[in-house]
Formats: sequence, structure tokens, C-alpha cells
Amino acid sequence: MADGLAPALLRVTDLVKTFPGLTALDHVSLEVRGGEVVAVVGHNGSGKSTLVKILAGAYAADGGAVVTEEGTELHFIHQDLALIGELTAVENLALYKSPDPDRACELVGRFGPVFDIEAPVRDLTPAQRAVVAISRALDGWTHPANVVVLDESTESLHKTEVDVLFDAVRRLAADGAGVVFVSHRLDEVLTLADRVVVLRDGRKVADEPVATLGHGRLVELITGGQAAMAHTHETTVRDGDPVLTVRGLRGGTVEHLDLDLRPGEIVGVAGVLGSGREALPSLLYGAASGAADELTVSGAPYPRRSPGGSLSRGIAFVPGDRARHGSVRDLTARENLTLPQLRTLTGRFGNLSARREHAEADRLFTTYQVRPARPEQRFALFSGGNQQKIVMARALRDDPAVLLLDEPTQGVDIGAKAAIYDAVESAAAAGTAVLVSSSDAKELLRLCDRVLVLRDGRCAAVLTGTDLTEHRLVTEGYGLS
Ligand SMILES: Nc1ncnc2c1ncn2[C@@H]1O[C@H](COP(=O)(O)OP(=O)(O)OP(=O)(O)O)[C@@H](O)[C@H]1O
Repeated sequence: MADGLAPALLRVTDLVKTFPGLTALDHVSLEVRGGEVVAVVGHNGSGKSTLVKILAGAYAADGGAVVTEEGTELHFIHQDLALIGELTAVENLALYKSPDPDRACELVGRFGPVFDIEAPVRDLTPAQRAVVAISRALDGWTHPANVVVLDESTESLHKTEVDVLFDAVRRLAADGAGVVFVSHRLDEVLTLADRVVVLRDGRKVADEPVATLGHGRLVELITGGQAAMAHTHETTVRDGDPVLTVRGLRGGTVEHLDLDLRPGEIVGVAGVLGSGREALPSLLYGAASGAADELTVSGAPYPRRSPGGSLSRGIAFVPGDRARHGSVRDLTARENLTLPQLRTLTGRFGNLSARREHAEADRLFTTYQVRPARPEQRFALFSGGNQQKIVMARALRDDPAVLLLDEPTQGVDIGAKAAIYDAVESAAAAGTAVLVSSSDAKELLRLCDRVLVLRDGRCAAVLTGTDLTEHRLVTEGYGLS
């Protein structure tokens, strides 16, 4: 817990960072004391990553200072945990040194029973991978008074893995370390942090002890008072003919799966990493290789799946890693939004109506709260969450027959999340069959008519109605029921 007398291990003063035409950080100051967990929150594009990049030395600031207590080092745990899947835990822990199994055992052992540290980390459970990542961040500490920066490190973790990470973080803080926790997950922020710094459009708008904040107040500070999402989804049972039918689907981590998707329904897919949950949308779309005993779209056999074949059958897919797979980074945001739909934006003589294209881009920017509101900016220059909003906006305006979504709101701020949920529900109301694969239980509860819980590549349970609870999603996911 924060001790008012503990020294500031990290002092950020009046930090300024500008990009052409935009101030990403506008005189931001904050302090992190030994024993204290400071959360940094803010909507997409508010400046969180820019702050982390300056702390990590990846960007130079235009003004202000970052000062650490003498001897204090900064250590980072990034969103993807930054592990190399093919290497073992021992090798990942010794990336720039010679592998030392004894040292690896000692580091990993601090967090519970030692697992197979000689296996490739891709074969470990997500919780074990989290332990490897945090062990690496802790390696080489000669004293406890360092600062660990968790940069959206929990985004792809399931609740149980998050608990492992948080236990480790709490122990570090108890030993005197300072912790910076950058996150969109407000429940986790309220659970872990002692103090919360809120950024909005590059400015610090709040720096308050967590004890004085509730969820509602935090949302208000982040959004500047705009309304956030409220209601949960009501289960609708559809009994029309399925638009997509698949039997015996297999490939990647999916061992065997049967599925019927009906027009207008929103079907969730839950499960821990490696359960098949993360592989299913790309497998159905044909972006990942696999096979099926039977697959039909609108009653017609679709034997060999491919992205082109799926698109022409009205199947749209928004991949999890949309910055890499869902976009053309060097085109403008407007071009990314409108390119696949040029047909609908052409004028009477087939010429592209620049006016309509611009108007459509402006409308989508407003609906999905893309920041900055500059459709002509290169896609690559938007923050991660804003890139995500752009790719989602494009998929949702396509009117597909089937919409396959993988982690549709990962890294997206609370305001845009509500807009995305509304858009998914409107698409379903207009007849689109939606499949949502997500590690966010609240998202599945909010959106879905039923949820398939995958375990070991197979469907372990189908939850619907009053059975569709966060508790059941977790217990079925781990086989604890
Ligand atoms: N290299 C760059 N060139 C131009 N603009 C940039 C660059 N990097 C970031 N920006 C802009 O700076 C602002 C802050 O971005 P930053 O990535 O820090 O936001 P963030 O709070 O981390 O958002 P997210 O939650 O979406 O990751 C955004 O408007 C972004 O578009």
C-alpha cells in the first residue's frame, strides 16, 4: 500500500510530446512512490502509449523531464508479454545472456510451483506465460526499489491469469517497488491500483486515490461526462434456417466443432487461450488452414474455405490483430474505411463520389469516436485503439450475411465500446449472423444470445439465458464445474 513517506522512485514533470499538428502529451506530471501502484487510464489516443514509450526511451520528449531515484531502474511488461513462442522459458529469460536453468527455476519459482521451463513457451498455459514475462521483468534486480510498467499487459489474459499477475505485482509493491499500470480494464484498475491518473487528449485531468473513486466516477473522468453503456443483452431464440452450418471443423487448436449460425443471432465463443476460442473465427473464414466434414453457407456447400471465397459469400471477418491483418497501414483512415465499399459510393456514372466518400468517413469517425478526427491521417499514425475502431467500423458497415469477430473491443475505450456494441446489435437486428470470440466475459454477457465455451478444442458447454453468467463462463472454461 502507498506510504505517504515513501520516496518518489519515478518523477515525470511537465512532459510534452508533439506530433505534426497534434499534442500527444501536454505538460503531464506524475509521481510513483515505492510501494505504490499507480494506474494510468484514458480513452483511445489520450496519450498513454506515448507516455510509456517516453519512459522506455523509444520516444524523446519535446519538453519536461523523467527523473528516477538514484539506482531505480524501469522494467516493462508489454501487452503481448513480448515472449518468443518457439523458445523455452529458460531461453526467453536469457534473451541477451547465456541460458541459466537454475536462475530461471529460481525466478519462476517465486510465483508458485515450477513448471516445465525447457518447453517452448507457446506450449505453456497463459498463466505460466504471464509468470515467464513477469519473471523476466524482475530479473537482474539488485534491490526492490525499481519501477515496473505494465502496459496493457492483461488485455489477452483470462481472469485466472490476471490474478497470478496481480499477486506478483502486489508482492513487488509490498517489497518497495513502484508500479505503473496502464489499462482499459476499469475493474482491474479499481482492484489493483492505489492511485489513478486519468489522461484526456494528452492532458492529466485527474490524479486521485482509488479509495475516492468508484466505477461511475472513473468513467466520467475518462469520458469527460459522456454517457457510457448500460444495459445487458436479452436472449433471443432464432429458429430460421442457419446461414452457416459446419460439422467436424478442425484446425489449429480446434479439434472438432459443430456449429449452426442463424440470421440475426449473436453467438459468443469463450475459453482460455489455447482452447480453440482464438482460432475459430479465422478458421471459419479460411484465413487459417483446417478442414471440416461439412460446411454450408445459405444451404450451399462451401468445401474449400478461403478469404476471397468467404468475402464473395458475404462472410466478413475482423481479426484480433487488426493493425497487422485488417488494414493497409500506409493508406489514410478514410481510404481504409471506404476502399472495400467503393461500389456503394460511386456516382451515377460509376465515378467515385469524393463528396460521399468524405461524408461517409466523417460519419463513421463521429459514430465510433475516432481520435483525432482526421480521416486524412495515415492509418499507421492512429493509436492502437483508434486503429481498431476504424477496422471495426469498416466491417460493420458492410452488411455481411455472417460477421466473424475476434476480440472486437480489445484496447478500445469505454465510449467507442458502446458504439461498437450498438453497431453489432443493429447488424444482427438487420439479419446478420454474428460470431464473437472474446476473452472478455462481460462483453459476451452484454452481446450474446448464447455462448459456446470451448475447452481443449471442443465445445464444453453452450450457455444461454440464466445459465449465461460470468461464473459459469469461467468454471466451464477451466472444467471446474
Ligand atoms: N508516431 C506518431 N505520429 C503521429 N501521431 C502519433 C504517433 N504516435 C501517436 N500519435 C498520436 O498521438 C496521440 C496519442 O496516442 P497514444 O498512442 O499515446 O494513445 P493511447 O492513449 O495509448 O491510445 P490507445 O488506448 O488507443 O492505445 C494519438 O492521437 C495518436 O494518433
